[in-house]
Amino acid sequence: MGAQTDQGQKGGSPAFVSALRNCIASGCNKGSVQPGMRPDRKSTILMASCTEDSVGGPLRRCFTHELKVEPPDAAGRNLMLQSYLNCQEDTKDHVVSHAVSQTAGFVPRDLKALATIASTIAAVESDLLPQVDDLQARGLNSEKVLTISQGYDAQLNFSEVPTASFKACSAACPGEGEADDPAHFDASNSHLSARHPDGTVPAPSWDTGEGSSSSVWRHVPGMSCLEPPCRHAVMVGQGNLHTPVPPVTASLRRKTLPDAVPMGSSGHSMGSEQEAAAMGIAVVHGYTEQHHVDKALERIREHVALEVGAPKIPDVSWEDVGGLEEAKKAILDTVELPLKHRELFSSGLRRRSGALLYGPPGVGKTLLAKAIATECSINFLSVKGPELLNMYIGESERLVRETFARARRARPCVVFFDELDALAPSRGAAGDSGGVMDRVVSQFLAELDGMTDDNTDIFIFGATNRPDLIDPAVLRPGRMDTLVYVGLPQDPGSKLKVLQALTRKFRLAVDVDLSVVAEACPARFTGADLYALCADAWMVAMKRVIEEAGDSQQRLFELGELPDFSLEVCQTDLLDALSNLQPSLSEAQIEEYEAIRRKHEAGGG
Ligand SMILES: Nc1ncnc2c1ncn2[C@@H]1O[C@H](COP(=O)(O)OP(=O)(O)OP(=O)(O)O)[C@@H](O)[C@H]1O
Repeated sequence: MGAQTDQGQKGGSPAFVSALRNCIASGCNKGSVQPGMRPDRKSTILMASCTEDSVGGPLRRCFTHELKVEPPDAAGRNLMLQSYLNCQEDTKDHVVSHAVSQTAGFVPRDLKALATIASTIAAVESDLLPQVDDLQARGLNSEKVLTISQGYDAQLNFSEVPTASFKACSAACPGEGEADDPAHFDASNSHLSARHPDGTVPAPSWDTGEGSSSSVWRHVPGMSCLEPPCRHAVMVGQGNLHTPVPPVTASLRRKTLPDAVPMGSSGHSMGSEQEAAAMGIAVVHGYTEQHHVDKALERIREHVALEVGAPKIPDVSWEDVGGLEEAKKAILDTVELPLKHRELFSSGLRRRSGALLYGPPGVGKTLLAKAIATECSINFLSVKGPELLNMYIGESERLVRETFARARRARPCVVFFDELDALAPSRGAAGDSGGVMDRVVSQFLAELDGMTDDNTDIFIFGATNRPDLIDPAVLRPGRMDTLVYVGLPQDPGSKLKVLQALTRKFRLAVDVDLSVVAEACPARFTGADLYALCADAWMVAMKRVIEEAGDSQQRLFELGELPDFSLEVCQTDLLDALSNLQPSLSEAQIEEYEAIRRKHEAGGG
């Protein structure tokens, strides 16, 4: 309502904001009486906003206190997941701590969704969802079936119920003909998927809040099944009936199962299993294990990453990085030691917060940073320096602050600033009007200092081809004081290691000798050139197979259909590809990078 108008957002016209301010001021003033307010009471006005900066200054000044509600840290997530995840007692701690380590940056709603999906996967995998016949045989009324996992998000559960069982259930719902039920379900999918008659899939709603439950009904037409007088429920993943049910469940239950309330004698408690059975409610126990959490995370991560910009743990391992042993060791010392020996680093010593990787383009700097995040199982937040630069005054500084705030929410975390020279150039030399870049660099330095002071599990890595352009203050002790040179794989031995890493997932013919290929490569080849060589060789192999098949489309089709068919790359494919490749760097460029390296190693950076 009171958005900043200078950021081009909707709402917040000056007249509207001014009227709102007046209302707030008079509502807070002692003695004034607003319609609908009692004269003897002072009122408290609360305002909620997703981002503090989006509320304009005039409106913001009306409020005396600001309370920032951050996503939960590891301890908070642990508490929540302990209550949300439905595990066997003996494995619970292990599953919860695994889930905690994987959910940095998740807000409680995401954690709830995670628990719901995981427990539903558990129930579905263990084949616990009863079929209608089965329910009837057990004397349970199967006319209408409601699946709830901990009561949080009925829609998610619906998307998990096996088609067969749901089809049977919905067929059994009287009065739910084609006209009444605009959703139809894709029987070809092993999971249920709701679709509108025009074939579009309804937008997923992850919101499980009190107010949003009605929107869940709207989004999933099949949910008409839940409307009163539905009173028979199958509880999926509800291992413990004595678990207190959160308020949203109570409201959900009131909305959907009016006849079934009260279900327990003690407020929100669901009562005993026998009590549920007496009411015709079947209870399905689906205990969540670690692999259920992993599967649920896989599904939810993409959505969460889009929503909150949460960093991810990348899928790059040490084996994917060929050679670069020294750089690997320097980086491991920066990250692994403080993570493994927190006690030593908490004794007052300011630890190093990060390192600057420098060297020619395409030599594996980004790859190294990703591998360290995977290897230490920490989150990875990658930002390209120029991405943070914005033409609006103050916007770049805000983006820098926001990046570090995101990193704090996602700790333990590696923040990787690619092309750092664009974000933190030497101050006083930028030549920009009003020293805009200088302010950005100062903000960046302030945030870097904040990281080391906090002693938090955040590691800042920068990468650049031109360390000489970076403001020297960034490289001072306590900031990015470790400079790691990442160079070309110059000798055939290093090239061989890179080739081995790059062809790790290839199917190589028996005649392939990578050391011969490495010997034949020009000395100026970078890691990226070797990557291009492998990709080209694969293409050559592909063309060869197509040529060998001649006009026989049928043969190609058969090959593609073979379950274990994967293209075999031969030595000639590699050598053919090599003959068409030129190094991406010239002699002069390499000499330039070497000169920069010598200057830094001599301490003259
Ligand atoms: N040592 C290496 N081992 C395996 N692959 C490598 C290696 N070095 C580079 N590559 C390949 O080259 C690609 C590009 O590498 P990367 O993006 O890490 O280079 P960079 O040094 O960060 O480049 P830039 O400075 O242009 O950002 C990688 O995706 C990888 O496939």
